[in-house]
Amino acid sequence: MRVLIAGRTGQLAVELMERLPRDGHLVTALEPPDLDLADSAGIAAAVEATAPDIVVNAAAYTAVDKAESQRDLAFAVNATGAGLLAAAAAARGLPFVHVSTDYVFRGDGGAPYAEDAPTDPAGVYGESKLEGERAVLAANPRSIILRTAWVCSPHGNNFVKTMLRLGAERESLSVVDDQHGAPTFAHDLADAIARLIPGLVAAPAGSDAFGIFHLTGAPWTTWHGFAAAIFEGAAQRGQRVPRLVPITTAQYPTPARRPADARLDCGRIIRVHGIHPADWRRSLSRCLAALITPPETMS
Ligand SMILES: NC(=O)C1=CN([C@@H]2O[C@H](COP(=O)(O)OP(=O)(O)OC[C@H]3O[C@@H](n4cnc5c(N)ncnc54)[C@H](OP(=O)(O)O)[C@@H]3O)[C@@H](O)[C@H]2O)C=CC1
Ligand SMILES: Cc1cn([C@H]2C[C@H](O)[C@@H](COP(=O)(O)OP(=O)(O)O[C@H]3O[C@@H](C)C(=O)[C@@H](O)[C@H]3O)O2)c(=O)[nH]c1=O
Ligand SMILES: [Mg+2]
Repeated sequence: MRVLIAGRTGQLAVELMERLPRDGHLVTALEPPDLDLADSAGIAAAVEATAPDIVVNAAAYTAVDKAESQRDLAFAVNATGAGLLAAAAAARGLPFVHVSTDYVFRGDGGAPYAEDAPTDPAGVYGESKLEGERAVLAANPRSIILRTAWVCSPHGNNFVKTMLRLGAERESLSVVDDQHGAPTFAHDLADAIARLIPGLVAAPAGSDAFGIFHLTGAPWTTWHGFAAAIFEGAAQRGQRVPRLVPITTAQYPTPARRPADARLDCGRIIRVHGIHPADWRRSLSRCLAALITPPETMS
């Protein structure tokens, strides 16, 4: 099948470009200027020109803090652009895969969020992603929305790479221990999308296959717990690691407010699609192996 991916250099796009050809798919991955989600004029033309069997949106405005002062751009990409891409797919009768975030939730529910739990984002990024979910579902009834969280990979910007960089520079590192969630490796997300594609292409509008699903890694942790696992793995690979200090959100002020507990209940994707959360600790090992060059062995 021919798969059009919006995005080329982002974490998920890179993993999809690596994964989908292994299932025999022909992949076209486009980034600006060839496909710019903030430029409504060119979106439908890019889909027409590629003539795909399915469209996957792996592009987004993901700078959570910067979004607080770039509201218009965040909404142009994450809401308007996502909706137009979904509409362009619908106009050709194509299914649409869209990715959203745990940040659509406020994070004060005290229990994992089900797929139909009420949303209430605390920041502009989450608001723009929620608006994007609505635009996508309104534009294309054959859309699947995968809400995920804490995405990491050897590529692009993410928490694993930030921790390794800061850890190499500092004696001690303070990380919030009161925000709960689950890391998700882009590789595992790409694998899930690869497994979904044949069923989505075959499924008619109205099928259970479409709609909102949650998919993160497992088990749940905090950012501090995740950092501890990163440094444990880094130390095993011979890296000098910092002293890690647990702190509260109040001790780490940021422009955007993050949800305290946006754990996502992934029950629906297990029931409908038979896809289970991957153990992020295994995926972290792979990621660290890719990021940390082993020291030369003496002979
Ligand atoms: N990263 C995370 O922790 C999480 C991500 N998600 C969602 O998962 C999806 C994939 O995220 P991820 O791969 O991590 O994101 P990245 O930030 O790694 O990649 C996003 C890509 O989108 C591109 N992009 C930005 N603006 C535009 C535009 N106007 N038109 C076309 N492309 C654009 C970026 O290009 P450039 O770099 O040049 O700006 C980048 O290549 C997104 O929908 C995101 O919201 C959900 C939960 C967590
Ligand atoms: C760098 C650093 C961060 N932190 C905190 C800040 C924040 O609460 C948490 C994570 O920081 P980050 O800035 O990497 O995370 P953030 O950019 O908020 O990550 C989010 O990105 C978007 C795109 C999503 O969709 C979310 O699922 C989530 O992955 O760790 C520390 O406590 N100490 C530190 O040294
Ligand atoms: Mg970030």
